[in-house]
Amino acid sequence: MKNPRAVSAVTRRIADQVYSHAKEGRLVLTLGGDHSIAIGTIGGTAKAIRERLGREIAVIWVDAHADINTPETSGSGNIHGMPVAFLTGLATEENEDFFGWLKTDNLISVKKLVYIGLRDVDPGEKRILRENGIKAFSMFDIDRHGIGRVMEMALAHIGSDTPIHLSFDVDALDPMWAPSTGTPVRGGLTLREGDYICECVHETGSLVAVDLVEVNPSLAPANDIGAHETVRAGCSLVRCSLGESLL
Ligand SMILES: NC(=[NH2+])NCCC[C@H](N)C(=O)O
Ligand SMILES: [Mn+2]
Repeated sequence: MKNPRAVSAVTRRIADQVYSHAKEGRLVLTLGGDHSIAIGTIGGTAKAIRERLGREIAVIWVDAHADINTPETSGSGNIHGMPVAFLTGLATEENEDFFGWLKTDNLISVKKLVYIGLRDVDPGEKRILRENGIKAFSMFDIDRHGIGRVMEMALAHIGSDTPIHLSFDVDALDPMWAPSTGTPVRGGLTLREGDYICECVHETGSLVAVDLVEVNPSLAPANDIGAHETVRAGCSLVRCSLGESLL
């Protein structure tokens, strides 16, 4: 793992902050930053919603990548490729300085996790998804059924009246819409498909937290409009998740 001490310490503080807001019943919006921050945001809401409502949260993870490598399966050692493994308990560490601060209260169930937009999944991750029966809608499924039907199926899997944490990686969008991100992958969602996902999740009335991550304006050539476009796309996604509608 690269920089485990720093990432563990930062995500622990994020978890405390998100927990304290979600515990009061506030919807928590977190802007990132790489996707490792979801260890903190989801860890925080999972615990707060258990205490406040006695419920387990569902997570809708919109991303080109599954981010479910364990430290053992990861080829890069980047923790932003591992947050879901830590959050589901598939990766565990005893040491408090290496994510050992995550307790059962912070964890989520693989049954209440749904992926949308996948198209770059490592071999070890494919095995993890299969072995744990994790629901995943790749770009193939979106091409086949359309985003409308995919959202129906994703929300049906979660079940109605379940508190939802939406974790949206801007790299789920095609680089045409969001080029300024660390690990862009071609063949992604259109901006409208991304907005639609957020609109549908808002419409459930069950949203408790939103992450919008991997927006990195520094990753664009000077004088390029890519950084501006990426920020603009991110703002659109956030507004839709907060209830802005076209009419
Ligand atoms: N949040 C992200 N950008 N994740 C990309 C992960 C890429 C690759 N699967 C890895 O584990 O290194
Ligand atoms: Mn990600």
